[in-house]
Amino acid sequence: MIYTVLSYVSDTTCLAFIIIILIALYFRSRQPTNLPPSPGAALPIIGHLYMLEKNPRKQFKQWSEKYGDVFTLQMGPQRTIFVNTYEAMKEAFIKKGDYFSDRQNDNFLAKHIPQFTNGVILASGADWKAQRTTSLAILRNFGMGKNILAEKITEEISYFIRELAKANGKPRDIRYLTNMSVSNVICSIIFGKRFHYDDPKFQKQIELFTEVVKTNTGVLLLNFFPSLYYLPFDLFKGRQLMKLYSEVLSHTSHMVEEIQKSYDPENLDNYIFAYIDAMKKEKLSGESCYLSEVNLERNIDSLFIAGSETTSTSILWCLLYMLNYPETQKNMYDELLEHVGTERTPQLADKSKLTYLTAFIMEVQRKSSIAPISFPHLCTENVTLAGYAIPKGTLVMPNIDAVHGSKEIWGDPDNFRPQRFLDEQKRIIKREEFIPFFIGRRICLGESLATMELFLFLSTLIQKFEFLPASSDKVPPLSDTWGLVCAPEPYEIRCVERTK
Ligand code: HEM
Repeated sequence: MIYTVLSYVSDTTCLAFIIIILIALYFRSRQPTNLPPSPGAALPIIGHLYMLEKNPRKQFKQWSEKYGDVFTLQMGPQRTIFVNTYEAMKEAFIKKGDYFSDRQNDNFLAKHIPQFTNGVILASGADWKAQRTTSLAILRNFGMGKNILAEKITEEISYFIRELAKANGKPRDIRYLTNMSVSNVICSIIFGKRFHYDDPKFQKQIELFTEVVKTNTGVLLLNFFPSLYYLPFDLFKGRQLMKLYSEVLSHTSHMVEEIQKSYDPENLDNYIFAYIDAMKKEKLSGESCYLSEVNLERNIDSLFIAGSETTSTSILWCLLYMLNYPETQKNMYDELLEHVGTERTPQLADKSKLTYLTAFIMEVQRKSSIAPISFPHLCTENVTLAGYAIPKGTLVMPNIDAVHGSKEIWGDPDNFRPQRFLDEQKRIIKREEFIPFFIGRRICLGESLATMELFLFLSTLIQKFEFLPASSDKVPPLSDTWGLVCAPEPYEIRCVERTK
């Protein structure tokens, strides 16, 4: 039979076939032998993709328990490693940070949207350093971690509370409203003003950025198989994402244009003015110019994408944990009554006293790990990690979820126990393995802002409202959705004013 088939195949085809096999064997033999282990056979073309569940979070955790420091998944043609232990993370992202801090800039999205590699989240090398240093300096100048910004946040919370009170304690899904309120904090930094919740431009912005986070997760497959983009009916949502991005580009550009009209070098009271000022100084200095209008606009997108959904999702998780563990809500309210009372709103200065509340937020961040595999990094040289060879071009996922769920570190990681962050004198215990904002050079740029926001939102909310499930016999479960940011499944909540 085989001879019959072969007789129909031309010599050229046979030769081509043999050459392909030889090339494959050649490349295989050139691969280092001590690559990190993988959880099963990588099939031709699709690699390990066939093994992944729709929500692979549990699988990633199980594989990290089985394989330790690092494991490999072949995502189609893209070799990807997961860094699972705190020690391996320190080795990769701190000790060998030179090789593990870039982003992948030649993937599907970058090819179709050239601006995709601009801005602090996605840029690499010297360009990224310039965007990061400038943005951080501006945020610090505006009081990130200090009282000036805390006042703006407190003002925003007062609008949020008024809006929540309108439901009169009836069940309501507050996801959209929370996102708006948190986005408004970033608006006040970037544009120097907040927006009314019913402002159509503001609503458009929230919709666009929420959609970007959602769709981005869905189209990851296109990064591994770019030709899927050309299939009919936009099966892999590539064209939908392109359209969305062009809307984001024109929306941001329009907003910047509007604000720029009132540029005043004597009064740099927003991110846009401060960046323009830094851009001018860079040009005058004659040094290499990384600060540009394109980068300004993409930095704005970065700050909205990285700073809104993450913080508002964390607030939603905190409320959901309160519904599931009502005694924690009571403890936090009692602590507030003791140290703040009901006559004034909580301030940053109260944080050193409200340690149970602080520990509660930390425990929610540990348990929910809203960015479970952080954000993809690129390995830029052939290096070793935890004794394994990591070839240049490997995609690197920091498995924050595995560190937050490690039995060796936490003892009983599956239990929800805010007390684990408190010592006997009820002082906060700082554990270096608590890494919701990641570690190393790419550590979250907005960590201080996010920590301030979570403290001020939660303390004020608990002071003003009692949070209850939609019906007392049906507490919404602590189940999550999968994505770059893992939010809880939608749920309704009753916000009952305490004064009533
Ligand atoms: C609870 C809220 C937040 C969490 C859990 C969080 C988490 C993270 C994590 C894990 C990363 C690292 C990604 C990596 O591996 O490269 C990151 C990066 C980043 N975050 Fe946050 N974040 C939060 C809030 C914010 C806020 C409020 C801002 C902005 C004002 C912000 C801005 C950024 C930026 C710009 C980056 C990219 C940094 C870079 O690539 O150099 N984040 N965040």
